[in-house]
Amino acid sequence: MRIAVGSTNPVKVEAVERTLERFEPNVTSVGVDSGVSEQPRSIEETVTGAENRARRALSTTDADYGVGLEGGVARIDGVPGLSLVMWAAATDGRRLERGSGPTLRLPAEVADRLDSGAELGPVMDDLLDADGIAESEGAAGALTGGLTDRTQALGEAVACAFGPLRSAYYRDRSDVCWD
Ligand SMILES: O=P(O)(O)OP(=O)(O)OP(=O)(O)OC[C@H]1O[C@@H](n2cnc3c(O)ncnc32)[C@H](O)[C@@H]1O
Ligand SMILES: [Mg+2]
Repeated sequence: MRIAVGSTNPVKVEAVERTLERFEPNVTSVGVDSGVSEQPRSIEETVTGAENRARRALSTTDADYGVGLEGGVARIDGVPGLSLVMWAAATDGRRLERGSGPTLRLPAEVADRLDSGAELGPVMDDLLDADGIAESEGAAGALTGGLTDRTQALGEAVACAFGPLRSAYYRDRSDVCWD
């Protein structure tokens, strides 16, 4: 099984490799334009970024599947301030499915900087005096004391988007999401 991931961030590539390990995939990393802002600021924009990455990754390679992952921030009903969200899309060129990873409330100090126009990755690096946290444990790791991390969190989104393309549930059913 050949899978193209629409990103060169090693955390995203690893999330796909680990989650889909049972398929022994051959995973290619391809830098594509997400078609949305560097820092998506709504669920809708985050999902669109994931969809664009998945479609573009597939169309620029000869892989069997394209997977796109996008991180964003959004206001969630009932949760104060801003939250970190992450969405995945997966396509086989006919169907496209979407699924998300966990949601994490961001501290006010982080949310304030994002509201001023900053990107989450650099903000986390600055506050934690780190370098490239978005390519390692991520905010998900730093803010949970390591109970999860960005690879694991993105992996759940991959499972929720890619899984439906393989699930027996959808075989011979008409309520699938055609691209
Ligand atoms: O190369 P790409 O694929 O773009 O990888 P990225 O790390 O920039 O990831 P996204 O574009 O999907 O994420 C949008 C922004 O949110 C940041 N971000 C998302 N999740 C994060 C996390 O867990 N920790 C730190 N920054 C995160 C990320 O660094 C970007 O600034
Ligand atoms: Mg990015």
